[in-house]
Amino acid sequence: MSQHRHPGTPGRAGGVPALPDLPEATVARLPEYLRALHNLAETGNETVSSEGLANAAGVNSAKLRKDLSHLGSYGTRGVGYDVALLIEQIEYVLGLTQRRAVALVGVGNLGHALAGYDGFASRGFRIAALLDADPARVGEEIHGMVVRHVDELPQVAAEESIAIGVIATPASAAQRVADQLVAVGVTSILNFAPCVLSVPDGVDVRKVDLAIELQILSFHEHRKASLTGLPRTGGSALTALPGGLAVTEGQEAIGT
Ligand SMILES: NC(=O)c1ccc[n+]([C@@H]2O[C@H](COP(=O)([O-])OP(=O)(O)OC[C@H]3O[C@@H](n4cnc5c(N)ncnc54)[C@H](O)[C@@H]3O)[C@@H](O)[C@H]2O)c1
Repeated sequence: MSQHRHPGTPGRAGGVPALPDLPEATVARLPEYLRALHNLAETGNETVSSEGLANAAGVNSAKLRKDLSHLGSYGTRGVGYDVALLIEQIEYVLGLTQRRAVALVGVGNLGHALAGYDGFASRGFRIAALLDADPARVGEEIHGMVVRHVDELPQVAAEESIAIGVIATPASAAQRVADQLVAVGVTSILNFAPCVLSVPDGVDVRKVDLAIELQILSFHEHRKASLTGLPRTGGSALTALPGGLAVTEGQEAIGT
């Protein structure tokens, strides 16, 4: 799901204390723990066992304990983790103690949906600018924010200290938009366009592609059907295996 360049050893730029260099998989699970912890806090839980938190986050508890040990958080035997403290620690590590400004470029179908999503604010982000290249869209007001022309990106970046750029343009425009974001100093990009972006060192790109997620699920459906020999619901006929992937009954075509 991601196209990510890990930043390597963190520095102390801007007076920020050096953070531990966490495994990427741990970083990806921290937001899940955070979401589960917020739910636990809202329902009045002050402590949680590693099993309880692991269940709430949908991971196994050994993995959770290992992840949290990277943050120096081990919980207390017989008591578990202090929910409020763990929220504070994870928010600190994820850099969520400040609300980061997001510029959304491309305000079409997807952009409209993203611009109207309340969940960003409650999870530490502020949509600070909506930008589009289509003069017909410029000036449109969406949830109290006016769409500006993408050529105004330098002014927008200066006014709003944009931390993250979100690209929701067609793939054909995405590289140009990425270049414009990088040129104004944006070093984190979330790309919804179905293409690979080329960015300089020091710029992190994450890619979201629902079609890829569906294709992965399709693979698992296909594989389950190949193991049982029965067609599964919701699909048309299985195609013959291409050369080199031949399987006999009971064998797996592709390792997991
Ligand atoms: N990641 C996913 O799961 C997912 C899901 C749906 C769509 N998408 C992708 O998201 C993108 C947007 O999809 P959509 O349905 O909203 O398309 P859309 O055509 O409705 O919107 C695209 C918008 O980008 C604007 N645009 C074009 N060039 C631009 C540029 N250079 N600078 C700024 N704005 C520009 C257009 O004016 C338009 O408003 C597409 O690349 C699509 O494939 C991804």
